[in-house]
Amino acid sequence: MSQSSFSRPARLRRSVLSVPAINRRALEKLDSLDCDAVIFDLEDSVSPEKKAEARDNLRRFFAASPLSGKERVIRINALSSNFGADDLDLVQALEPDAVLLPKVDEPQDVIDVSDRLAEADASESLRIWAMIETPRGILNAASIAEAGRTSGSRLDCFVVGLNDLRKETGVLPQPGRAYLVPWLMQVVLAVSAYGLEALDSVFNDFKDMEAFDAECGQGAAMGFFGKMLIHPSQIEAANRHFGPDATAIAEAEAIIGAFAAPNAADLNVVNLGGRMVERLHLVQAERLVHKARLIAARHHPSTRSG
Ligand SMILES: CC(C)(COP(=O)(O)OP(=O)(O)OC[C@H]1O[C@@H](n2cnc3c(N)ncnc32)[C@H](O)[C@@H]1OP(=O)(O)O)[C@@H](O)C(=O)NCCC(=O)NCCSC(=O)C[C@H](O)C(=O)O
Ligand SMILES: [Mg+2]
Repeated sequence: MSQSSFSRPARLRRSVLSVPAINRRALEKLDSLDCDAVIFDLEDSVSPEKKAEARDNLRRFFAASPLSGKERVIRINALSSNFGADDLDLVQALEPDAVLLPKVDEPQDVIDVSDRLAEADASESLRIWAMIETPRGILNAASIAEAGRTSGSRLDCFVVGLNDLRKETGVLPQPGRAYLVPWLMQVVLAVSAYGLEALDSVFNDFKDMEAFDAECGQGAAMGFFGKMLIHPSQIEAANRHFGPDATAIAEAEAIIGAFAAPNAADLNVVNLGGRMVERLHLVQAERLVHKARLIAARHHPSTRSG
């Protein structure tokens, strides 16, 4: 039976900000930022000489700041590197919401980490996220997503990494990402088939807000749940594009209202202002409204419902 990501509880991952764990000043800013989730990076943004110091920063940060309301994710170095094992020990000690694995090539990369977490009796709530950013990762996206079923079901989310993918393939950065779209859609298809979620890649030119805005719109249209970000200036546009707008909320409420009418109780399809609406649209509408409520509750905690 098919397992759709849309059957999972809605959660907010519109804006997922990466922060180098070595950068204490940036870590201090996180509490004041309106991003949905934070990735604490121990991998490519931290030099080999600074890995231990970066881990110390995270120990201090996690002890001092709960970052309430934001999902907390630690990106570790590959287990095959000199740093991966210490990073994973740190993850187990700090108990973030998820560990992000870089450069996942094949299902075994996820299974290895999942097995280690099980052996160490890590908290059941600790999720695994996977960076899909190598040619093999793209080719194996579906089998990696499927590995979530056989690896203790910790696998939760894919994050596309276009910097590494461009480096490995020679595809140039271009507006519209024409040559990359087929690979991006392969990732969206893979997560949709196995009930996971996918986040679009970072956009490096953090001063070019017009191009970033366009790329957020494209990512949302492609089915990504949100975007990995590198700079606070990118949060607003990501939240706007990956969250429902007023028109979408009004449409969803109209669909919910149409099926709630007494004469619709045994109908699977209704005419809504000249448009066919089926019960499958009701499921989408309820999910969208739930997401809108989560966003509203974020800004006005008194509107939070049980
Ligand atoms: C890109 C940056 C190095 C730019 O930093 P900076 O020069 O400090 O920028 P600003 O002066 O404009 O910063 C203004 C203030 O904002 C704070 N800041 C900046 N970035 C962040 C952040 N990410 N989180 C929190 N706060 C941030 C600065 O401290 C300034 O504060 P203040 O001094 O008080 O005014 C920098 O933005 C940066 O390091 N970004 C993240 C880099 C990163 O995480 N890289 C790894 C992820 S990228 C990736 O994964 C690629 C993927 O793997 C792939 O293959 O594609
Ligand atoms: Mg990368």
